Amino acid sequence: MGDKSLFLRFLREALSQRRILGIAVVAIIGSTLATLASPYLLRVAIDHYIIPRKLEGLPFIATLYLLALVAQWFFTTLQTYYTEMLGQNVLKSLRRQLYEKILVSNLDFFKNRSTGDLVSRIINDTNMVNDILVSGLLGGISSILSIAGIIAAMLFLSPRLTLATLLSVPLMVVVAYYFGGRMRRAYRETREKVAKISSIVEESVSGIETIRAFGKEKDVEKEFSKASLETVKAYLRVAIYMGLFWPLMNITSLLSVIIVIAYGGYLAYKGTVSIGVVVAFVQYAQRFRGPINNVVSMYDSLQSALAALDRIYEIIDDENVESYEGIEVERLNGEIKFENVWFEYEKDRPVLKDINLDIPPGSKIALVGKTGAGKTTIANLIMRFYDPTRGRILYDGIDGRKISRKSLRNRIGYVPQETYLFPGTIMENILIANPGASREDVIRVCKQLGIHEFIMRLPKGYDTPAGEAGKLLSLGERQLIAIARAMLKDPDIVILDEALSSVDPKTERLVQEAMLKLMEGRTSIIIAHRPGILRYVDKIVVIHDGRIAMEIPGGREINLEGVIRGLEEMEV
Ligand SMILES: Nc1ncnc2c1ncn2[C@@H]1O[C@H](COP(=O)(O)OP(=O)(O)OP(=O)(O)O)[C@@H](O)[C@H]1O
Repeated sequence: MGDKSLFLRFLREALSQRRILGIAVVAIIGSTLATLASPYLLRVAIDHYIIPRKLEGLPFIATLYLLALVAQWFFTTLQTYYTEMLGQNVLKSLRRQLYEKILVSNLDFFKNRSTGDLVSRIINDTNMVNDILVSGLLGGISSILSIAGIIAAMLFLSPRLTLATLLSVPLMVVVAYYFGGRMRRAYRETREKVAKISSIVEESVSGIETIRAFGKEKDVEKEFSKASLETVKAYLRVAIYMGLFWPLMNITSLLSVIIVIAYGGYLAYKGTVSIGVVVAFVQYAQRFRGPINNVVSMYDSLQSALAALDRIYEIIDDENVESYEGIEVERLNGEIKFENVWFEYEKDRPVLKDINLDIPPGSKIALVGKTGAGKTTIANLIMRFYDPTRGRILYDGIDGRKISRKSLRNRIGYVPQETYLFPGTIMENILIANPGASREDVIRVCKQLGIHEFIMRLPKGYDTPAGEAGKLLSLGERQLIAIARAMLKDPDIVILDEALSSVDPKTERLVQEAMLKLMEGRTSIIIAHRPGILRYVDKIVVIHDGRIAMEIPGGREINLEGVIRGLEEMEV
């Protein structure tokens, strides 16, 4: 998107907060006028009352001066508060849109995006937009108004002296642009360096086992020290530019005061301007500094804010979303039929090739095949995480594409290989499957599955925190939680992905028994990695290189490895 259309789109969003924006603008105008008033009042006090010795008017002028100060304080507070409110509202709305997008996006959306990148867009980019496009822009408007107001007031008092005073403004702009720009860039660099440190820490904590196993402690330490040192250097650069920048801005601003005193003094001596005007000019000249710096820095940061906005809209506009439209199914008989199903994750690289598979209601099939054969992909298609590239999948005779994804998934119990446990207790982790269920329901289901005793042996039983339990529980034990989750849904179809890595024999038995309980009376698709479960299925479907290589009646254990080896040899 071009910068202009990007900005206009953002402006439309910001303008929807009309009331808040209105108050902020009124506050900006009020504070600008109040700031302009005090030097003018000083001029009136000197020229009309102090020099002509009309002291009786002074209390009145002093009161007006005080009122101007109070108004300045009031409007500035109002401006700060409402600018922040506007900014926070815009921020909230952008963050909501981004987060909602993540929740409704399909799996293609996540394929090329890292968690860090998404987090950074939701946190940092939105913050940048708030700082620069909302606070910065309103601050910029306020500064432009101030500059225009000061020039108008000075022109009104003395056009000649105004021109002389403005002589130092170009110098101020150069200082603000050159040193201010460097200072801001150095600041940006500190933020990047700090982010680098935090990412190193994050990665080393998540990968601590790998680091230990490969004896990489020294290397990550070195990387950390390097990032740490670079952060120090970046901060020192900020200190240097800050040390140079503000004093230089002060000096250029004082330069205009010197011009006012010299030239204004001369004009006053000649009687062209009054003493009060010279004093007012001294004050006005000093008020240029802040606004000029603001406007210059605004221009400077706009580019990075627009880049942040671009990154935000890129996510909001991503078209890889899941639609939840379609027929709402209350219950399914559980018949699943694959008709000439082809599927590819990436164009022209089919992962499933012409799959035809009949799964009658209540039947149990096992999918077997070597790693990468396409078993999980079949499960993904049944869950409608993806739709077939060609062909169709029918549920009770209805094309899956016509059924609402949400209602379909509601009827499917999915037990993945690796169970994700959310922060919260074991109880809460099981309850997410069915928020309408009670504690008693969960306990009943766990008893049915034969895992109640196992949960009761955990430190706090059902109330053991999952964060703790996540580490405490083995892969197989976590799968038990997933089976309970699926069972609580009382689904019509279950998809079970057996844990790949070795599970201790006792847990394996528990898992298998729980799986069999969950499968009872339900259409079941098991991605089997061990022969044990094959005794309990009606049909074994061997997948090889994205195709159904053979279908074998179930009810017996077969030598899985032998079958796969046989297929490979046939290929050769
Ligand atoms: N999101 C994806 N994007 C691109 N290719 C993918 C994606 N997911 C899987 N694949 C590829 O699709 C093929 C089938 O993968 P799938 O996960 O279905 O195999 P699998 O039989 O379940 O293997 P495993 O037993 O190891 O889980 C593999 O070649 C895999 O690399």
